[in-house]
Amino acid sequence: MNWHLPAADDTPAAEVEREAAVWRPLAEAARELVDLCVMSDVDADEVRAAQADVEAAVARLRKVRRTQTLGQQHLTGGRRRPWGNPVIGLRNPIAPPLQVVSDATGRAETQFRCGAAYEGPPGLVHGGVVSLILDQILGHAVGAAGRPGMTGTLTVVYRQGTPLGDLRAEAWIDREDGVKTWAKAHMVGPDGVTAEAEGVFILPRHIRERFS
Ligand SMILES: CC(C)(COP(=O)(O)OP(=O)(O)OC[C@H]1O[C@@H](n2cnc3c(N)ncnc32)[C@H](O)[C@@H]1OP(=O)(O)O)[C@@H](O)C(=O)NCCC(=O)NCCSC(=O)Cc1ccccc1
Repeated sequence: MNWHLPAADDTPAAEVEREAAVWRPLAEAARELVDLCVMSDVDADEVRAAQADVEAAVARLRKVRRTQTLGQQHLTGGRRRPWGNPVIGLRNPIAPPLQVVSDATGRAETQFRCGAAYEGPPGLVHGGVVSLILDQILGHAVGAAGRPGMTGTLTVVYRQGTPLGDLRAEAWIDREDGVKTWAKAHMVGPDGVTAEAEGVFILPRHIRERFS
């Protein structure tokens, strides 16, 4: 049984690209700002001057605030524009962001970089961030196979510390049983697999019932 959810967002592709071209550079600048908040070593006067600049930018953006989140507007029935997602969202400075490649067999893969803003133990990626990324790529695997769902149970085994820097993650479908889909994933650093995950994904009953 597969569920191919319709996309709720029918905005023309050219309009989507125009909006992306406006918002992507802001998020990229904000990502560098986040990195420099933890990595810059300028003197106190420079820090205070930068703070004033940031506050001026915040005052501009605050002029008009959305009434719905990006997910509420664009993801209610599909996954066309996950721009606010904290792992892949092009408008979200918290997101590294990951570019995930997936196929209908339920395989998903991504290469990405985790900088100093994601540090947990010295020089290593925070375990919660590792888990966040693995959960996300597991979601891509099940979604690509037509078995989208919410994570019901997520199990993560940390094999070795995940060093900050260039990383890779892969996910694949393991098995299906009725409404449940099990997928597995791992993260790979320069010294091999750093963490493994298994997730059980379930499309919530109220959505399943729309398809039955
Ligand atoms: C949807 C569900 C997990 C299950 O509700 P319902 O549909 O009403 O379940 P129902 O009672 O009809 O049972 C059906 C079958 O499932 C079984 N089963 C039930 N529960 C569990 C379980 N926990 N774990 C394992 N199995 C469970 C149950 O025994 C039964 O099995 P059976 O057929 O008898 O063999 C609900 O509890 C929920 O929404 N939880 C919050 C989820 C949430 O917030 N997740 C985090 C946000 S998602 C995210 O961030 C990741 C992401 C990122 C990007 C992209 C995509 C994803």
